[in-house]
Amino acid sequence: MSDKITVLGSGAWGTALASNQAANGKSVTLWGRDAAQLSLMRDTGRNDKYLSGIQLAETLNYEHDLQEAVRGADIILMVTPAQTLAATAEKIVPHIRSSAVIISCAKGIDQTTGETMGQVLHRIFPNHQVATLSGPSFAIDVAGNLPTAVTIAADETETALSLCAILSNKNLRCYASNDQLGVDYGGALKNVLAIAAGIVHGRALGASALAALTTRGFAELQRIALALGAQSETLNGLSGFGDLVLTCGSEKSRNFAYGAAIGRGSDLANMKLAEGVKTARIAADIARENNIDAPLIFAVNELLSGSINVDTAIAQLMARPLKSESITRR
Ligand SMILES: NC(=O)C1=CN([C@@H]2O[C@H](COP(=O)(O)OP(=O)(O)OC[C@H]3O[C@@H](n4cnc5c(N)ncnc54)[C@H](OP(=O)(O)O)[C@@H]3O)[C@@H](O)[C@H]2O)C=CC1
Ligand SMILES: O=C(CO)COP(=O)(O)O
Repeated sequence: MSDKITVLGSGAWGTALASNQAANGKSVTLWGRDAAQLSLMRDTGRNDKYLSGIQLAETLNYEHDLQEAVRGADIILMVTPAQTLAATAEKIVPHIRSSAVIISCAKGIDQTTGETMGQVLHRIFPNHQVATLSGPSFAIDVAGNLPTAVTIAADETETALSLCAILSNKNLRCYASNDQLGVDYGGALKNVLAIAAGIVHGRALGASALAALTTRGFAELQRIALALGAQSETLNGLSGFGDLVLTCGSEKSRNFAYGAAIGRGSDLANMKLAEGVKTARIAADIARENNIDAPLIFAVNELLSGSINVDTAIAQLMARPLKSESITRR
């Protein structure tokens, strides 16, 4: 596998990944849909719209023409929001090399089809190797050259291992997995629980409540993902437990910040991207259809749809019938 990398999406995460790879010697092209923003990034070496105060790798290349950006790329990182990933992927199909490997770095579930990001890529690129990169990784940390670890999952462990060998560096340690479904569901579902954690924080319910919610949220994440075919080991790893701990504990998470704004009763206009808002409804539907007990996810969904308020949600959650702590039992 060769290592000419193209990153599609010049928001926080796409820029961070592109800069990380370029800073570690890779030939990287970053594509964004906004020509003016891209040209500003080229001129200043910064992306202040999404990564304020960060100086990007000097060797990073910027390209606004999508066809040009993917031509000759060995590895294509898809880093636009989850609901736009399929449309972006479809546009590049005729222009990519037959050997190109496509990696989803988005965390969500396609609202139109109910597919994970990996399933979207498998459908659109049936003749290509596809993978998912996910785990505890705030863009601002990665762009600021702080270390973290993520999982890269593909159907074949060998593919995942090869990608880990290419993309790992002194600040990014990649672990291989053959459970792409589990990695996708871990990354998507933790966002809904991060909103719940943010609500707890914003409503000043205390550190004990936050720990209890994160733990019981993890039980719900596992119940849903296991029912959909994920492996337990995956969910206990970086893209399940790891990312849940990160995003349920820091206002640097946009999902957590979104929840905190709800908890405080603040205006939600002009909030940054919070993928969990869209995932909440899909996750609640999946849980209901599969007869899975997911009270926190149901509560977040009802709060977001405006059918209950925070006080009612808390009261209802605390008044539920007592039960076994078991994860698998409904
Ligand atoms: N930020 C983080 O720390 C991490 C994010 N992720 C995931 O990465 C994905 C992207 O997030 P992130 O980069 O943070 O989001 P941002 O909101 O920071 O950036 C989104 C980027 O996507 C662009 N975009 C939006 N819609 C489209 C479209 N229809 N076609 C092409 N480009 C589009 C935006 O362009 P424009 O500026 O023109 O609107 C912007 O450049 C999400 O799924 C997120 O969960 C994963 C790990 C870490
Ligand atoms: O997924 C992330 C870190 O791993 C980023 O979380 P937010 O999208 O909530 O900011």
